[in-house]
Amino acid sequence: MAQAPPMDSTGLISSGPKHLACFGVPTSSKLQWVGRYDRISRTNQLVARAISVDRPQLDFSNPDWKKQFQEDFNKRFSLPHLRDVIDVEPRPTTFSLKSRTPLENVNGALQESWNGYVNDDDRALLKVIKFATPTSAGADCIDPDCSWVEQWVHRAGPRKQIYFEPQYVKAGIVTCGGLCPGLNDVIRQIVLTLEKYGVKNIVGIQHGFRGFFEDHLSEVPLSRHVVQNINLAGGSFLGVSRGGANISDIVDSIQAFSVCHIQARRLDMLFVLGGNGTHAGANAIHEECRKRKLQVSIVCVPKTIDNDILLMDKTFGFDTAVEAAQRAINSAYIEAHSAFHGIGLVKLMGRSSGFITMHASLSSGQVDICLIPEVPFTLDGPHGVLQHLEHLIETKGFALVCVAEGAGQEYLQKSNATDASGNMVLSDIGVHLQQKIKSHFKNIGVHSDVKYIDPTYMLRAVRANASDAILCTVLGQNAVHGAFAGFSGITTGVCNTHNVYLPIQEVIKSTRFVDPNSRMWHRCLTSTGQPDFH
Ligand SMILES: Nc1ncnc2c1ncn2[C@@H]1O[C@H](COP(=O)(O)OP(=O)(O)OP(=O)(O)O)[C@@H](O)[C@H]1O
Ligand SMILES: O=P(O)(O)OC[C@H]1O[C@](O)(CO)[C@@H](O)[C@@H]1O
Ligand SMILES: [Mg+2]
Repeated sequence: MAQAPPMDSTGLISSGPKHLACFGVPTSSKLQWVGRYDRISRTNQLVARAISVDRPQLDFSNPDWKKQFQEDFNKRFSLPHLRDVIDVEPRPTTFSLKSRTPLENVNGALQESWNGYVNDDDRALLKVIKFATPTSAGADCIDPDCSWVEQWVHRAGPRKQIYFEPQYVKAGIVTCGGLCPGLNDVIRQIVLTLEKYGVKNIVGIQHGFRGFFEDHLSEVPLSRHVVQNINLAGGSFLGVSRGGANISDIVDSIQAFSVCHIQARRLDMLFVLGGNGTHAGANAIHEECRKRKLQVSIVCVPKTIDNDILLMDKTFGFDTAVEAAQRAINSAYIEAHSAFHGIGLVKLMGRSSGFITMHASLSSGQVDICLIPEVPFTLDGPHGVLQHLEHLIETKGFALVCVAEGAGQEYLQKSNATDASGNMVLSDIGVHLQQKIKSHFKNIGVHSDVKYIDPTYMLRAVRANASDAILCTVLGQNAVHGAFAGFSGITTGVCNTHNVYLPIQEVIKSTRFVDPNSRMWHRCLTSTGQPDFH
C-alpha cells in the first residue's frame, strides 16, 4: 500500500521518492498544488470571506467599475481549452440523437442538420437576485450600493464541433474521496455518453488517484454492458480512496510514459469524480498536462454529500443523504418522545459545512436544536444549549438535537491528526454533547434519558434517490460533452437551475458554507424555535 504523499506546511505536496529515483530530478522539485480552500471553518468571518472570495480591488467612484468587474469576471470564468496550448482543429461532432435527419452541406462537408447543440457563446446567469441593500437576507453585493452586475457563466452541453476523433479516444474515469450516493449513476452516464460519441476504449481507474500507480490496481474495462445495472447499488463500482495523489506520476501514466513503476495508460480524457480535494488534484493534473502540452481533457464532476462546492445549487448525493438522515432523526424523535424526559441527539456528516444538518432538520420538522459549524454556540450559561434543553424538558417533556460533525469543535481537544488526504480528523462532538447533557441534568437533579444516534456512514452508502439519479444523469452526460468540446480543467454543475461549466480554479477558492444571514438558515431557526446560543 503506497504512503500518502508528504505535505509540507504550505500545502504543497512533493512528487515523492519513487518519482525522483526514476527520473533523477532534483529533490527540491515540487508541484504546485492549488488547495486554497479552507478545510475547517467555524466563524462568520470565514463565511464572509468565502462569499466575497477573490474579488478584484475596485474603485467604486470610477464610473467604469462595473465594466472592470465584468472584464475580470469574464476572464476568470472563461473555460480553459486545449487550443490555448496546442494546435488542434475541430471536426463535426459524432454526437446526435437523430439518426436519419437529412444531411446539409456545411463548407463542403455533409453534416446533420440537428439543432440540439449548445453554442459556445451561450451563457447562464450566475446570480439572479438584485439585492436592494447589503443588509437584505443573504445579500452578496459587489459594491456598497448593491448594484446589479450581470455575471455570466458558460452553458454546458453538446457542441457542434468536437476536438477528438472518438474512435481513437481512450477515456478514463476515477472516483476519489469519500463515498457519495450517485457515483455509480455518474460513471454509468459517462460510459453511455462516450459510447454515443463512438468511443470504444473506456476504462475505470480503481480506488481514486491511487489506481494510477499502485501495481495491483489494474484498469477496469467499461462498456454499456458492464455498467448497465451499477446504478442499482450504492458505493462506487470503481472504489474510492483518500490520499495518494502524486500529480507527476499520474500525468506520466496519462501520457503513456511507461517507466519504472508507472503503468502507461495513454488517456485522452479523464473524468474525475470528487469533492474539493479531488478538484484541487484534478486541477493540478490539468495544469501539468498543459505544461507538457498534452491533448488531454480533464473534466470533473463534483461529488459530495456535504454540498460544500462553491457556486453550485447542490451537488449530487446531497438530497439522498438528507433523505437518509430522516430515518435517524425520526428514530431519535420516537425514542425521545417515548422516554421520560427523553433527549434525542443525532450527529450528521458535514466536516466544515452544515448543509446536511440544516436541511435534515428543516425537512424533519422535529428538531428543536440544530447546530452547525458556521454558527458558533455556547453550551453553558443562561443563553447556552443546556439551559434551552432544560426549558424544553420543562415545557414539552422531551427534546431533539441535530448536530453537524464539524460543529462546536472549539469545545473539544484537537488531535491535529489528518487523514491520508490532509483533512483534519475531527473530535466527536456527538459524544461530547451526550456527556455534557447527561452531566448537566444530573448536576441539577433533573432526570434525563439521552438517546444518541450516529448514522454517519448510513447517509452516504445508500443508492441515489430519484432526484439525485436525474442530477447524476445530467452531470455525467455534460462532463463528456465538455471533454469532447475540447475543454480541460473544468467542472460541471447546476447554477440557478441551469447546467453550466466552470473552471475548476474558480470552485476551489473556498469551501461553500451555510450563510448565517441566508433565508434558509433563518427558516431553520423559525422551524426549530431555538434562540441564539450566545
Ligand atoms: N490540495 C490538494 N491538491 C491536490 N490533491 C489533493 C488536494 N487535497 C486532496 N487531494 C487529493 O484528492 C483526493 C481526494 O481528496 P479528499 O480525500 O479530500 O476528498 P474530496 O475530494 O475532498 O471529497 P470528500 O468530500 O469526500 O472529502 C485525494 O487523493 C487527495 O490526495
Ligand atoms: O470517514 P471518511 O471516509 O474519511 O469520510 C468522512 C467525511 O466524508 C464527508 O462526508 C465528505 O465526504 C465528511 O463530511 C466526513 O467528515
Ligand atoms: Mg475533502
